[in-house]
Amino acid sequence: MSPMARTALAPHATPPELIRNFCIIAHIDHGKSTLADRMLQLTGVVDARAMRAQYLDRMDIERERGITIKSQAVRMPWEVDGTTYALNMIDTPGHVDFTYEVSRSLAACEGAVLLVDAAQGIEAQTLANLYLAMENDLTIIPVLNKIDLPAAQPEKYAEELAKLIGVEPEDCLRVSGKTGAGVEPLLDTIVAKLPAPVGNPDAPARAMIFDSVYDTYRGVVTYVRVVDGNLNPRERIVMMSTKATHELLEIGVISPEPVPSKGLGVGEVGYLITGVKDVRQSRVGDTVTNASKPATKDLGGYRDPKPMVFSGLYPIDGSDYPDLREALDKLKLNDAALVYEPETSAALGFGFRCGFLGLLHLEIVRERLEREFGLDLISTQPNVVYDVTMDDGKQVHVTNPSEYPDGKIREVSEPVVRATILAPTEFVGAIMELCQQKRGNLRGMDYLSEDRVEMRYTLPLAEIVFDFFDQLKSRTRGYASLDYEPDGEQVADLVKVEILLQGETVDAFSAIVHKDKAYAYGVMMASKLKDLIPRQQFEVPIQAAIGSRIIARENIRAIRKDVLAKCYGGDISRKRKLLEKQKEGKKRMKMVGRVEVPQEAFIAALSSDSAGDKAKK
Ligand SMILES: Nc1nc2c(ncn2[C@@H]2O[C@H](COP(=O)(O)OP(=O)(O)OP(=O)(O)O)[C@@H](O)[C@H]2O)c(=O)[nH]1
Repeated sequence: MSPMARTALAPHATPPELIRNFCIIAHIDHGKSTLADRMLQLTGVVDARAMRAQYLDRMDIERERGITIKSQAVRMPWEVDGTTYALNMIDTPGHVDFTYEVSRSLAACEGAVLLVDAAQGIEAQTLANLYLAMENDLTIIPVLNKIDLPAAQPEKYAEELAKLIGVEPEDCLRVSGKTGAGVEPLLDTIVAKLPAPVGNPDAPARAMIFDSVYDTYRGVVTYVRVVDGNLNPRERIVMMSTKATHELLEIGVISPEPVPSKGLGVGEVGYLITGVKDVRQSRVGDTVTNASKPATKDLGGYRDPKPMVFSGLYPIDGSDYPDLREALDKLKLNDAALVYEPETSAALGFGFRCGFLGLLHLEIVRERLEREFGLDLISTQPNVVYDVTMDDGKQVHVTNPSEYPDGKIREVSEPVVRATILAPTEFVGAIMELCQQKRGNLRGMDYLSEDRVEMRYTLPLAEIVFDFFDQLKSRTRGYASLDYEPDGEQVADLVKVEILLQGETVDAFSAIVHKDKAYAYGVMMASKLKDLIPRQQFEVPIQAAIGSRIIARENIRAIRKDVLAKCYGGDISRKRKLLEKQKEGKKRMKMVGRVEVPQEAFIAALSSDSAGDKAKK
């Protein structure tokens, strides 16, 4: 059992029986990326000199935040009993916003290493990812990580884990991604236990696109997993959904940098370059086949992810609008969950209404657009999607508060999620109280062991996406974990709160909120704007309103110019005349004048606590 020299890795259509495709799934921070680092080192694909922590987290944002956003596929050679196997490892993100990435990775694998921190035990995303893997019929290898920690309790958690997946506690491997202990036996187990990929090598080629990225120099780089047949350099390929044909300029594997190969066969995972610059040609979920001998049936693709949170993205400099469009097109290639369409706002100009999987996703997309494409952006108050039924039966799908219809409304429905919370039993009371406040409905409760409980709730998505997780963490001293998935809609008592400056609605600040929270939102926004908008020559009322009813009001007082400054002593009637004139002028300004709201005020008001930092989990 030893690493192979890199030159020995000749990835020309390795026979499927020598391939093992697996991913590492775990709750956030349980150590996937660290374990992946050790595997890269042990298999010799990255030598000690080139090694850096979180090797596969290539984006700056990932490294700074210490989280994985994108899945990464790497091919590693591993020798067992004199035979060299090709292990394709896919490192996946742990955060609930990126479950979509995880599910695509799972579909490219036959097995999953389920990693559990031996000092923490099973958490909400451990369960969520395990269920996803089981839905995909993957073989699961249970592994306890961080056994080097003094607080590790591998015996206790091996029991829990074994009970969960129906194996014996001794079947749970014990490793430390930090020290490398137990990682070699884990690689051997992967070879021994995971099934080899199956496919028909003689059939027309069918390869599933599971990711793609835009490279400035090489154009679109497409990542595929071959299911049937072979793909070879220089041959022509067809994208089955668009029927577009291209010549394969380069084909290869990632190990851990791109290594060109002579072809990809059944079960292999690799990349394709066709020199195409048009990003729409390479759609995640599409099937690639040969042009000369095309397959007749595609592989079925992935379920499209449903955006959960919408927000407007606007360039701070209006002339950047075309650049923003291009940047979104390119980013979409690498982030299939992102959706967008143009919109205009009276206050912010031209921009895009974008849909995200959650607030962290929003934040990451915005940061990537700013960093990778050099744009300066404003994002508006995020909101979920509402379905409004009018009295006359007309249905309106609202992704932006400004689309909220006027007139008689019969009912409004909001999206709800099925949330799973795992926590020590002592916090049950605190969690119930929080969920109650957030309009939650308890669906069920199970004791995983005598000191750990799983609680299931139905909660409105709008209540959960903002600060719910922070509050949950603070009420449970950091011990609770949360996972959720969409669970349809429910009718709720919702209203639209508008913010008016000098009687004019400012669309960017409108929000749809629960009736009980409308007042708090109005007061919060009005007082925030009062501090942010500089005083003008005239008085500026800031109002929050539901329909025609004003629910909060603040005033920005006028700057009163001292018109009497030059008037020493003398006649009182002259002074009065001057003051009268000033009042007249102000009145006129009030009538005709427009409030000058500096751009910074918009940015500051919109980067409310609920968006920004709180999204980080
Ligand atoms: N002591 C100890 N610490 C570890 C071990 N493995 C990981 N860690 C630490 O745990 C933290 C999280 O590790 P990561 O590898 O980034 O976790 P992850 O699961 O990839 O996190 P996401 O990518 O954000 O989901 C880091 O601070 C690591 O240094 C281990 O075996 N022992």
